[in-house]
Amino acid sequence: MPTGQGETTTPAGVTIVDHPLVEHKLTLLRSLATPTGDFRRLAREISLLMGYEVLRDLPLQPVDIQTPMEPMIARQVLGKKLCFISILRAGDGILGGMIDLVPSARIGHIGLYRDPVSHEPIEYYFKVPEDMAERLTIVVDPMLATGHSAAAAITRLKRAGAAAIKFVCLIAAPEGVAVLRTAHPDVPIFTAALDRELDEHAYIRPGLGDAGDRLFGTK
Ligand SMILES: O=P(O)(O)OC[C@H]1O[C@H](OP(=O)(O)OP(=O)(O)O)[C@H](O)[C@@H]1O
Ligand SMILES: O=c1cc[nH]c(=O)[nH]1
Ligand SMILES: [Mg+2]
Repeated sequence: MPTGQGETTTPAGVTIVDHPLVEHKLTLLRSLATPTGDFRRLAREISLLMGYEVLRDLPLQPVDIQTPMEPMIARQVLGKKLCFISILRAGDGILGGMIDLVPSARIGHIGLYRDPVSHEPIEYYFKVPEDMAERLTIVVDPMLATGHSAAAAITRLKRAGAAAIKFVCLIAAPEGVAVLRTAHPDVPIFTAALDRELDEHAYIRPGLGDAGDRLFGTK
């Protein structure tokens, strides 16, 4: 039985978040037997678990607080310095878990769909916060297949001023990793799995199928 694992060594710039809970939930997510409601819940739960790793180096600011015992200078995250960008539609499936972690983060959306023949991304929406240059930007999309959607989204974000960017997905294909790393070598990739390959329709194998359709029950 194939495991679906592609390369045995992790490419530079890629972090595979391989916590047992992430792998377990990803197994359920991949399964054809998992219905829409469970798929949506699992995607959100995995993104929350991944967020813990992705946000590990989040800067902390000192804050004066009073405990029941005495005053102290503690440290807290300044959420408004963080911006999550969801690549619509499927990005919204892993946005919720991230927002649960940092509710005060700013949020932007980039609408992209893959042309069914050329597989090239077509943009239909773009709305991000102002002052992107001042924010750590986390771009989320469950699938990194050819890598063209992620690369186009990040090019667009850089044009809007974003400088410190990370990309988070659930499943990446080696082809997508190579394209994104070549286009944007400064952008680290976080994924729950690096799968074997793309098929002739540019779908990830073994993958999980069409993430958007499974999240929203559109097929
Ligand atoms: O790496 P790529 O080859 O560009 O493919 C990945 C893209 O494909 C999917 O979106 P899709 O085009 O299906 O749009 P949807 O989210 O609206 O379903 C996925 O969510 C990515 O955005
Ligand atoms: O396998 C794939 C590839 C692109 N988009 C998806 O939703 N799934
Ligand atoms: Mg889709």
